[in-house]
Amino acid sequence: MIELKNVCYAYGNEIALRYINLNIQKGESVIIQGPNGCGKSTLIKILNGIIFPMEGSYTYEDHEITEKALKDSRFAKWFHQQMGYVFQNADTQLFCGSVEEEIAFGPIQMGLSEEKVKQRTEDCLRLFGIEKLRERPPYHLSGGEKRKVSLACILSMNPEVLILDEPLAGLDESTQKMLIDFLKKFHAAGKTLIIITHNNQLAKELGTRFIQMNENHELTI
Ligand SMILES: Nc1ncnc2c1ncn2[C@@H]1O[C@H](COP(=O)(O)OP(=O)(O)OP(=O)(O)O)[C@@H](O)[C@H]1O
Repeated sequence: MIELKNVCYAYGNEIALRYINLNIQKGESVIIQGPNGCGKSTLIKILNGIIFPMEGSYTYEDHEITEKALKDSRFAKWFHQQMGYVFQNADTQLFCGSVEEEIAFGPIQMGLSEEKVKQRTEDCLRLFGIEKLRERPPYHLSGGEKRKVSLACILSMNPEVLILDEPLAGLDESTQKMLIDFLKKFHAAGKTLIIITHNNQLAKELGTRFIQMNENHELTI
């Protein structure tokens, strides 16, 4: 499903990824771990088509993901619906006037009927217990509330692959438990999970495969 071949990336002179080779099959739950600055977030930005390999290639479902390929708006729309990415910093993801609009935005962009949009929005509000926040502007919410809203926004699009960067950060205990239960169900439904985490307990509970990166910006497993 996902294939990286000899992928390299650098920010100016700062090397972030060195010759990464990685295959991920549909339905895997992949945990990515490694020291600060080793390149985990960069790898995830490549998987999500935010940045592109400087050397090597990235293929998703037999389509090479390049800047040029994503200029085709139909292809880009399909790709971004397949791949749900929850940012570590929720502020970069929230831009609508109310929580309800924010969650409905993805399903509307997908061209779903008004009824389906409403249903998905309600399901996601309920899933995260944030019904009472529905009319609030997202930028006035607390950090944990913002995180719940940004997760709800991605899940409302029902992606095939869910990419999460430290998913439990900033969430209270009951929300963490709810999210772990949800992710287990998501995985049991045959979907693919890719998770960056330093949380070994979470890694153990959810991972079916463990990928380690080192300080030299390489994959070691
Ligand atoms: N925008 C940028 N400009 C310059 N260098 C960057 C930029 N973003 C990341 N880097 C550098 O690229 C390397 C990889 O960064 P990346 O954020 O991918 O690491 P990470 O493994 O996700 O780290 P962390 O665990 O601390 O979140 C680091 O050396 C970092 O300093």
